[in-house]
Amino acid sequence: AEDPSTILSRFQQYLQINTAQPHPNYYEAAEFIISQAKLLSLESQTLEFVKGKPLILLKWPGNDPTLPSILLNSHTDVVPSEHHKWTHPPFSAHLDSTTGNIFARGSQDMKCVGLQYLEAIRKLKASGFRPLRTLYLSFLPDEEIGGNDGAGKFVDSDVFAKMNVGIVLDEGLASPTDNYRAFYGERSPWWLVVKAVGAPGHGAKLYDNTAMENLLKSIEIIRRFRAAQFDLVKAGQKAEGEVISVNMVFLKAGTPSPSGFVMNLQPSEAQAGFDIRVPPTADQASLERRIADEWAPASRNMSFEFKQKVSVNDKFGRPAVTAVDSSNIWWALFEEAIIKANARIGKPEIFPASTDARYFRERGLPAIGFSPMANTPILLHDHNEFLNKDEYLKGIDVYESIIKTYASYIQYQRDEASREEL
Ligand SMILES: CSCC[C@H](NC=O)C(=O)O
Ligand SMILES: [Zn+2]
Ligand SMILES: [Zn+2]
Repeated sequence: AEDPSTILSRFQQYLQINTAQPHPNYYEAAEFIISQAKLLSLESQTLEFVKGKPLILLKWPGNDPTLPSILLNSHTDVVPSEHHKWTHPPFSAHLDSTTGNIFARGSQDMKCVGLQYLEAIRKLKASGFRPLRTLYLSFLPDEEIGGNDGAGKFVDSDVFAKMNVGIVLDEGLASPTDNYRAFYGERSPWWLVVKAVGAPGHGAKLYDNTAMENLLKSIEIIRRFRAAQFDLVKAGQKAEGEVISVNMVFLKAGTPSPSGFVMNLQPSEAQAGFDIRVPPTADQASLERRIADEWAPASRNMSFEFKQKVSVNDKFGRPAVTAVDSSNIWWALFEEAIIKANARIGKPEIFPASTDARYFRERGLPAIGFSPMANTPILLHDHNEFLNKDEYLKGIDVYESIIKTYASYIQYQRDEASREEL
């Protein structure tokens, strides 16, 4: 078997490539992935649906190319970091010799997963394993800024159609406990801007219907809603992904002056921005009504605009979730593979934020969100993001088990037959 330090140094190499938004070095990442693929004799293809945003697609052909394939997805971009607030620079991939923690932006989200797929394949190849089903690995750009130019273009392409994908694996979240976490759906982002107008006037005057007062009324109502949703989580009645979250992310109002803002003028316009996340089972229409009638009523001189509004339903009008019961053989196989790897997963969850998995689920494809990181604090998008080396190495074994189980699965199941009729 290979020396773990060799495996870890490949992970570090990938982490050291600065693929931070808004100017990710995609080509360097692509070059690295393709060079790894060559060493593993995987077929590779670079797709550039949008100039400057390459997508790398790797293929390990199966013995039976007529069977639906398996897609192991990851994204190559990472979010920006405030470098000076990190203990070790975010692209150093520093390995702490005492704890074994590897510090880097992307160590959890999600360069770990992308390389673990490759490492698992390396081990499987070394053991002489031959897949029955074709395996694809996609390394997508653009995820952290919405995915329209990455996953969005990919799922609409002829290349994707020809891949005949049966199941997609994408990212999950770290777990602070012994159990891994798995995700069968995710909340839809609704990015809402609420705007108020009102009569301007002297800062000393008390009068009704100012823009500020109108906006503040909305903010109060939205805060009450937020608190009620949060209470359900705090009381343990609902999981984080099962409530509607609303967080105010900006406030914009006032009349600028050289020293800041004019202090004795009540402005005629005010705005607030909200990041709303809607669970797939939420009543979308009722939330839309609530926004129009209570949060931004025209009767209070309010209006609103969505900067982003992803439907909770798939293109067939059904909640965009993947079945996690006996109706979905891929879920059963996933559970089986986890057990075989001597690992455990908790109850499947709704991912609280967004991933590229939604593009696959929207098309009716099953997708499981999973990042094998147990006993790990959730640090994606945070300072000092890290992953422990032993967790990383353990995750490779887990993927080895999943890939083996998936790629060997032979029966032509009812769920596959019915999906093809759609
Ligand atoms: C709506 S696209 C934004 C995607 C982003 N994904 C991960 O953090 C998120 O904010 O959830
Ligand atoms: Zn991610
Ligand atoms: Zn992210």
